[in-house]
Amino acid sequence: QDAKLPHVVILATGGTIAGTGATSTTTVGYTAAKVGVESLIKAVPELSNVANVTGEQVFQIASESMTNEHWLALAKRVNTLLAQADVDGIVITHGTDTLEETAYFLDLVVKSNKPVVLVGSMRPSTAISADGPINLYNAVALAGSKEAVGKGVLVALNDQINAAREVTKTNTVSTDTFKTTELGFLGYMLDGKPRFYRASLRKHTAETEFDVSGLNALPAVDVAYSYANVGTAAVDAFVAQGDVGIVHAGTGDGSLPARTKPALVAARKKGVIIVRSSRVGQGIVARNGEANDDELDFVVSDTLSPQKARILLMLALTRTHDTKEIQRMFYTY
Ligand SMILES: NC(=O)CC[C@H](N)C(=O)O
Repeated sequence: QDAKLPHVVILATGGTIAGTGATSTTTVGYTAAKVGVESLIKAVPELSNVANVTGEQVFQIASESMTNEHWLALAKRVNTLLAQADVDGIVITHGTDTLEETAYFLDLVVKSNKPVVLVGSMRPSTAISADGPINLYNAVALAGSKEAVGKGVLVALNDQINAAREVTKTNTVSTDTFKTTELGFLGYMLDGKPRFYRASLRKHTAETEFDVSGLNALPAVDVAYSYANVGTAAVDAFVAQGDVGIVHAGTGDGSLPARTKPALVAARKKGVIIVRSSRVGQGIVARNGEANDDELDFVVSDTLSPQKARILLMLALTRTHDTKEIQRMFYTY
């Protein structure tokens, strides 16, 4: 322990960074979520140069199995830790599949300016040139840095720092998979130090209006994906199971197929909140663009991906069912 260094807590949740393969050349077909947090820390003795590190095993799962309940538990633990004067920052080790979703959820519900950094890896811990150790080193250095304070929840892999709202996984297997396409990543990690060049302008963390401290569940919201020849089966099933919100991952700029639109309109008439988003991955879904949202009483996702629009809609529905208010939130966060 070095009194001059920041105290960074590593919350381990599983994923490939904690994965093990049969051989050193196994980079797919390995088992995720095997190695415990103490082993992750021991594997990178250089961590002690940049922070006093303590670890907690919060879950041990592959991140495709992440649930709303996991998120609520994780967010509560993060908020409790960050309220402690002796904690300077948090690193969350995570599978990469839903890493961007957990990051955005925390961006909306963490009530602190202290750094929260999500990190993962694409190669298991047993692989040649495993990317986990350097990614973990950079994440701990970032979470302990003054520069990361107030920047919102960050995603740092492959020497790049990204904002939770915009980052997405873009490649199934490459180590260079997390990208903030178009809007750009925020900065680099170089020799264990952050170099920031920009910041996200949307509200996050300490400025958030969302509060999960008293919540044990989140409103039921699902994503209906659109494609040629799509029908109404997904929308109908979501309504039948009692969803209070549906995010429509539309084609193009959030267009509504002739066959699906009446099902969405009927769902809205039953009280379900509809968010028009796009499966394209870049650009704005504009209000009253591809559809008359004022008339239909729909909400647009702006630039949020469908999976992140789902998160904001769930949190919005913990506060209000007023579509004007929900639209304001989609232009705020
Ligand atoms: N690279 C990874 O972390 C993927 C492993 C696993 N599918 C997960 O997301 O946890």
